[in-house]
Amino acid sequence: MAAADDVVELNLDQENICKVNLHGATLTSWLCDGTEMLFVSQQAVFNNVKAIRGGIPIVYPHFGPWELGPQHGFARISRWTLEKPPAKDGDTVSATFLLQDNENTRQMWQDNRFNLFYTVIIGKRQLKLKLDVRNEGNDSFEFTTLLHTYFKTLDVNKVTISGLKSLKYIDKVRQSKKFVEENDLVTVKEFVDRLYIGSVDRNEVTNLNGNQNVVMTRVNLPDVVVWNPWQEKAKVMSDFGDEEYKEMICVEAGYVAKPRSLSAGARFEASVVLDVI
Ligand SMILES: O=P(O)(O)OC[C@H]1O[C@@H](O)[C@H](O)[C@@H](O)[C@@H]1O
Repeated sequence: MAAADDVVELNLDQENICKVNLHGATLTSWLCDGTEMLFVSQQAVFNNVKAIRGGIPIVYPHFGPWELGPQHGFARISRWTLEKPPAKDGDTVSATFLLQDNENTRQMWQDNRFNLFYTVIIGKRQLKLKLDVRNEGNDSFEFTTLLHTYFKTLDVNKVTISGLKSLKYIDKVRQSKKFVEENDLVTVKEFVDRLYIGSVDRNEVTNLNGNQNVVMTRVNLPDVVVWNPWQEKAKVMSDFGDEEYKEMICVEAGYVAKPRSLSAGARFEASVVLDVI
C-alpha cells in the first residue's frame, strides 16, 4: 500500500476518481463510473524506490534499456512535485505535476536541464493526460517518452486492439525483427512485446474491466507499444503475480521509435485522451 501523503486524489464525484502517486507521478487508479480501469499488481512495491508495477508509469527520457541510466529512464522512479493541486473546472477536475532536472538527473543525463509538466484531467468517462517537456538549458537534447498504460481486464484473451493494421512493428519477442501487422484487430494469446511505428492517432481497446471499451486518442505520440509478459515472463518478475497476466494488457502511447530532438528553450507537447465508450 502506498503512504497516504504520497497520493494525490482527483475526485470528480464518488464514482469517478483517479489517484496519482508522487513517486513517478504514476497514476495508480482510475475509477470510471465505479469501475476500475487500471491494473496494478498485488505484488507492486510501494517503497518510493522501485517503479510501481501497474497503473500509468511515465517513461522519460528513455524508453527501454538505457546505457546512461535505468530501464525506461528516471521519471517513473523520481519524486515529482504537485505544481497545481486538484481543482474543479466545470465537468472536470485537473492537477499538474512537475519533474525538474536535479543533481542526480544531470549527472546521469548529460547535464540536461528540463521541466516536465504532466497534467491529469478526469471527466465523466474520460481521462486526459498531457505531457509538456521544456528544454531549460543552452543545448539541445534528445529523448523518448511513453505513457506505460496497464489496462485492467477480466480476461486478456477477449481483448482486441484496433488501429494497428498495416503498420510496421518491431517484435522484441522475435529478435527485434520488423514485421507488418496483418490483423484488423490485434489479440494477445502469448508473450507479446511489440512497438508499432507511426500508428494512426486512434486505437480502440475492447473488453476491459466491466466489459468496457476504451478509445485512446493520441496527439504527438505516434507509436504504440503492446505488451503482456504472459506466463513465462510473469514467473520471473518479482513484483507481478504468476497469474496476473490474464488480468492486464499494456497499450502504451509513445514517442519512441526514434528520439525527439528539442532545441534550447523549445517545448514538446503531447497528449492522450482515454474515452470509455
Ligand atoms: O519491467 P519494466 O522495466 O517495467 O518493463 C516492462 C516492459 O515495458 C514495455 O514497454 C517494454 O516494451 C518491455 O520490453 C518491458 O519488458
